Amino acid sequence: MSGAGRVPPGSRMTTKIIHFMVNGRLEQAEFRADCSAADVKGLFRAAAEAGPHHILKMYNTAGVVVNISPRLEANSKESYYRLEVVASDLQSETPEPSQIFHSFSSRRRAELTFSQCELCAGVAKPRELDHMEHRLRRLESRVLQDAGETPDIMRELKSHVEAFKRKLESVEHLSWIGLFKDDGDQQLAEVAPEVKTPQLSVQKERQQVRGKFLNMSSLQVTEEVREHLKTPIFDNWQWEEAEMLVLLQVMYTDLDFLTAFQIQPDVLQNFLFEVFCHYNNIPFHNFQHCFCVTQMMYGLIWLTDLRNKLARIDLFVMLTSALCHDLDHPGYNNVYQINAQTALALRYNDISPLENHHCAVAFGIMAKPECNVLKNLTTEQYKHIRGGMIKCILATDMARHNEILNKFKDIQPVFDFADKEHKEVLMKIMVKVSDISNEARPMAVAELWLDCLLQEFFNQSDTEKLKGLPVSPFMDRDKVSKPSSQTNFIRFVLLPLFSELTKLFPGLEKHILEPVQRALEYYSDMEKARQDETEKP
Ligand SMILES: Nc1nc2c(ncn2[C@@H]2O[C@@H]3COP(=O)(O)O[C@H]3[C@H]2O)c(=O)[nH]1
Ligand SMILES: [Zn+2]
Repeated sequence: MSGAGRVPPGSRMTTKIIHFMVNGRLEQAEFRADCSAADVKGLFRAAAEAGPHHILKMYNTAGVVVNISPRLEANSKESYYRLEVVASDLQSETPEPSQIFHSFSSRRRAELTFSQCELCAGVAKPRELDHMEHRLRRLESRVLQDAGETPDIMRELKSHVEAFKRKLESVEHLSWIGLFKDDGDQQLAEVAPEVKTPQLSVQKERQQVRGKFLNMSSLQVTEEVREHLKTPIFDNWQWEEAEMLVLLQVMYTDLDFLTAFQIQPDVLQNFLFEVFCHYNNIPFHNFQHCFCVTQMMYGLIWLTDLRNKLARIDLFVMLTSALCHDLDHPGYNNVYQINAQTALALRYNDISPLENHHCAVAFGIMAKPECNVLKNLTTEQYKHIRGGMIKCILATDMARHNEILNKFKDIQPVFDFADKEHKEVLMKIMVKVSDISNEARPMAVAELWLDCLLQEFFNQSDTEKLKGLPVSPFMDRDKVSKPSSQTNFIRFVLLPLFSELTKLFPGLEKHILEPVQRALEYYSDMEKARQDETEKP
C-alpha cells in the first residue's frame, strides 16, 4: 500500500517509504517530506482499518514505541515497524449540541447519535458526560424560551443521559476492586501487585538467575572488585543479574548487617532475589537502576566514613531504602499516574503514588517469612527500620526535591550527628543523591543511562500524546535532546544538591562533584556544537 500525497513529477521534494506490519499484513506507505502529521496518522489509521475513534501505536524492531509523525524514519521490508490499534481515542469528536438538537426530529436518529458516541461505547470519562449534560441543559433553556415547555423528546434524552451516568458510575466503582480497566496500559497488577503472575518464559529466566546466584559465593568476589564496589567509578554494565545479586549480598555482609541483625544468609538471598523479581523490565527504572543506586549508597557510606558516624541500624535503613526505592516501577511517572487517574493514583489519593507503592511492595516482600530479613529484630528495631525506610523512600519523589534540599541547607552549617532530625534529613539526602547519581559515574557508564532514561521518557510522552493527556516538555521527543536534558538537570538539580552534601563531606568533592562538573562541560559543548550546526546557512 502506498500513496499519501504522491510527489509531483519534477518536484525536488524527497519522499520516504515506511514499511510496517499491521494485522499480520506487511504494508508500505510513502510520504512527502512536507506532509503533515494528520496525513501520516490518517494513512496509518486507514491501513489499520480502524474506525475514527481509534488510536495507534507504532513499534520499531526493538519493540520501542516510535512517534507516528512525519519524522518517522524510512526503513526496509526486513526492518519493518509494527502498527497496533491500542485504544479508543477519547479525544475524538463527541456530538455537537446542534447534532443532538437535529436528532430530536426523529427519536430513532437521536438514539443513533448517542449510540454512536463514546458514551454508549462505555469508554467515556465522567468529564465528558458532565460536558454533555451541561450542553443539554443550555439547549433545554433555549428550547424553553422558544416553546414555553420542555418537549417530550428532550425529557427522554435527559433520562438517557441519566441512565448512562448511573451505568458509568456503577462501572467506575469497580475500579476500586480492580475489575474495571479504565486505561489500556494500566495493569490490574497495580492494584494488587502480589497477584501478578509473570509469563512462563520470564519465570524460567528468573529461576536461571536464582540458580546462578545461589551457586556463586560472596567469597568468589575478589578484593579488587570489593574495593571498586566502594566507589562511583564502578561499572554496572559489566555485570549480569546473578552477579549483581552476589554483589548486593557482599554489601550486606561487608557492612556487618548479617551479624548485627541476625539475618540468616538464605533469608538474605531470598529477599534479594524477590527484590530482583519485583523490578520490571523497562528501560530505566529496572533492576540495574536499583543495583546502581544501592551501590552508590554503599560507596557513599564508605567514602564519608558513615560507619563511624551513624548507628548500624540507620545504615541498614539507607542501604535497604536504596535497594527498594523503585520496586515495581511501571515506567510512567507520578504526573502520568495522576493525569491518567491510574489505580495507583486512586489508591494513594494522588500523594506520591509511585513512592508509596515502591515502599508498600518492599514491606510486602519482607512480610513473606522466607524473605523476612527483619524477623529477628525487636519490635523497637522493626519500628525504627520501617519508619526510616518509609521516610527515605517517600523522599525520592522529585516533587519534594526543593523542600528536602532547603531543609538540609538550613541545618548543614550546624549539622549534628546526635540530632535526630538532622540525621533523618541527611539520610533522605543520601538516598536522593544516590538515586540521581548516574552523572557522577564515568562518562561511558553515565551516557548509556541517559539513553535509557530518555527512552522511558519518550515512551511516556508518546502514550500521553495518544491519550490526549498533558505532556511534560522534558519528556517530549520533539522538544528534548540529550545535551539539553543533561545541562538543565546538572545545573538546576545535581550541582545544587551535590555541592550541599559536599560541604558536609569535603572528601566527596572529587568523587561526585568533579565528575558532574565535567559532565556539564561535556554536554554544554555538545549543545553548542548542535546549535552551531543548525545555525549554519
Ligand atoms: N535529565 C535527567 N534526569 C534524571 C537523571 N537522573 C535522574 N533523573 C530524573 O530524576 C528523577 C528521580 O526520580 P525518578 O526516578 O522518578 O525519575 C528520575 C528522572 O526523572 C539524569 O541523568 N538526567
Ligand atoms: Zn530511582
